[in-house]
Amino acid sequence: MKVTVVGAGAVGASCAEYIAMKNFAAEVVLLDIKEGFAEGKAMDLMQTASLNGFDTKITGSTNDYSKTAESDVVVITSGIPRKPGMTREELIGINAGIVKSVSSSLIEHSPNAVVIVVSNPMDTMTYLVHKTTSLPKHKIIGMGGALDSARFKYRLAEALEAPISDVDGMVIGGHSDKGMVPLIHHATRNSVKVSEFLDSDKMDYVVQETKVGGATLTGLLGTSAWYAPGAAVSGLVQAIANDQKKMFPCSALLEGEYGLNDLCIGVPVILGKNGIEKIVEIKLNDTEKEKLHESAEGVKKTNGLLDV
Ligand SMILES: NC(=O)c1ccc[n+]([C@@H]2O[C@H](COP(=O)([O-])OP(=O)(O)OC[C@H]3O[C@@H](n4cnc5c(N)ncnc54)[C@H](O)[C@@H]3O)[C@@H](O)[C@H]2O)c1
Ligand SMILES: O=C(O)C[C@H](O)C(=O)O
Repeated sequence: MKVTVVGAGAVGASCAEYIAMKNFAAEVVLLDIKEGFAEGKAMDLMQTASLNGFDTKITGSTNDYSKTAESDVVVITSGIPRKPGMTREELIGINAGIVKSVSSSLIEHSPNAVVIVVSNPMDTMTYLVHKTTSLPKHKIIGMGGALDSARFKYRLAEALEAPISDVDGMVIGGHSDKGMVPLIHHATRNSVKVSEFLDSDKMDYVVQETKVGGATLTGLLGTSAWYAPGAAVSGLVQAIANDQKKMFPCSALLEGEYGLNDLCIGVPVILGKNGIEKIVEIKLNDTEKEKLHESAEGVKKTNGLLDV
């Protein structure tokens, strides 16, 4: 299994590190436009191999896509992150051009790869890859929901005063401060609905803190987060590499599922060796349906800013 990660910045390097630490890939290529940067990150990471006990070979490349040839999975993290006070949508002007050119170069050298899009605004960047490449729809996946769900579980565990391994929950919808739909009424502690333990104020608090999870970290760090994003991407890559058929909420092109069309938005999917093996349609209540559709309107508005 060969994985390429474009963008050797905070998220790209964290992603490469988690993939290596999980020891399931033979090779990870980090590529960046900044001269020597990816080579430096790759060398630094390789010098952790004997310390951390992995055999994955990590190499770096300054914009030479021939080094990425025949990758099985490619991850796009290239682009600018937001600063405190910004929305992800404000990044579209710069990131759309980067994602368009990077995805085309990647596919030229790895025509059979599964593409995972991370750059923001992620749902719109995922849609852009659908619109500007000829890859089949099951091979283009946006990463957002896996991260948002991890943040949801973090907030649930905090509110429940429970260990995180006790809780389960999922966030669907757009990967944006307003668009996320944490499925609080489906969330559980050891199979028991969390509504049995939390009053409605506490549940509202968990939902709100989950939705602004990225903005909260951006305020604290001065730039956006990277550890949990990198770990979330590595989970998706592993599910594909090991054909795990695991369910994650991912941004997928919808063609009628959930009553939505012609956009990419977070919904539960099964990930395996072919990428998206299946889009899972779960039963939503009327409020959840309404929230998902509102979220879709927001994503479509941002998609409307694309020149495609
Ligand atoms: N989807 C998510 O859940 C999620 C989570 C975290 C971050 N992000 C997004 O990921 C992106 C990267 O964030 P970061 O914190 O790693 O930023 P960063 O600035 O640390 O790294 C971005 C890297 O991309 C490189 N780059 C820029 N243009 C390039 C090009 N044309 N080709 C190759 N490399 C190029 C830069 O040189 C830089 O090293 C941002 O858009 C951010 O908003 C998304
Ligand atoms: O918050 C951001 O801008 C980055 C990313 O989308 C995140 O959720 O951490």
